[in-house]
Amino acid sequence: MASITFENVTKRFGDTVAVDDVSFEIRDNAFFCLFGPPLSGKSTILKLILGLEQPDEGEILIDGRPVSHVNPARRNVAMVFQNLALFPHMTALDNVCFPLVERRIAKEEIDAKVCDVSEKLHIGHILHKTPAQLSGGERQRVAIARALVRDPVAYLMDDPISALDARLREQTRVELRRIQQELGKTLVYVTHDQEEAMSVADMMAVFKDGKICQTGTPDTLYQRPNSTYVAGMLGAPAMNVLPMNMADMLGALAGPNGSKHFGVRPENLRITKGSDAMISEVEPLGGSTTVHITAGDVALTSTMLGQPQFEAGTQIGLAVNSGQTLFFDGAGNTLAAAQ
Ligand SMILES: Nc1ncnc2c1ncn2[C@@H]1O[C@H](COP(=O)(O)OP(=O)(O)OP(=O)(O)O)[C@@H](O)[C@H]1O
Repeated sequence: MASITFENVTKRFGDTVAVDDVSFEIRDNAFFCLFGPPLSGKSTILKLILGLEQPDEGEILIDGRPVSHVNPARRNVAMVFQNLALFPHMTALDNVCFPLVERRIAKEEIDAKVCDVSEKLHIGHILHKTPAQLSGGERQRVAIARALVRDPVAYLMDDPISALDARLREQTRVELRRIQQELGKTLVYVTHDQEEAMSVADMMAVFKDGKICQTGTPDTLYQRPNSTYVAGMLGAPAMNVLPMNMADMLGALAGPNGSKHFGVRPENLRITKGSDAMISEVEPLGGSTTVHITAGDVALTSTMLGQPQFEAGTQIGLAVNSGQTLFFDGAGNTLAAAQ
């Protein structure tokens, strides 16, 4: 069990500032997601916690103790790497057992742990195969199993299920969430998939260019993003960010002084009778429908449950659900939400 704290940590690689004056606290037992686009510094944060990289500035604390000078083995955190790092000449079973054999754990205890983890991750039937004989998704689950058999203070996972197909990814993320709660251990989880982050995380941090833009629960970040960047990173389709001269047309309240744009989630944009806008495309998705709309040269999206009968080319009016508007200044920072 461990809390993990970053205090003004900076990490550079030559001219590249991979992690730029980052501070955050991960509480004990949290499922904490680092979420952001490629090259925004997420993997480097994990390597700093693991001890594979050293900060140039700042301090990292595990359970309140500075660890910058503690070697990786003594930090006792388990990592699932993006490239998985499985031993190619060993079977899946030997890969999973490896951290326990290395620690000279008794055979009966190893057998019990492997059996337990194999059941949780549904890999019992592939344990005799080598990594080359496994699919990408199977390899990922073996790598996760190898981390889970240990008894570390925290787990670090770098995009561990990205190679799985969509259905298996959904199942595995639900299992990972359940396993993390069962184990009662801190899990720091890197993903670039917003749906995955929002579905598993207790808390998440949104990254851009080595900096954290906002930290909070998935719900807070979705409902009260502090910028157009965070608003745009969470939610699919993305939030409509519109110029203030369209506020009247949509019946949105006037924003605070300095408002340059206002934001409306697609589920809060309603189609009404009128002729201000036009439906450009209708995307039926089974349980919901996404309607693509144009108003002058501005493109908008509206989502609704079910399969309402709309047709491309139809003239429409638009309205916003009351209290569901955010206002942004010229730099894209959130000013306030409409009451
Ligand atoms: N060992 C290294 N040597 C030089 N540059 C590095 C090294 N590791 C990372 N970087 C650079 O640091 C920046 C952050 O990389 P990092 O891998 O942490 O991002 P990321 O958000 O995890 O990306 P991805 O989602 O693609 O894995 C990038 O510009 C990357 O090229």
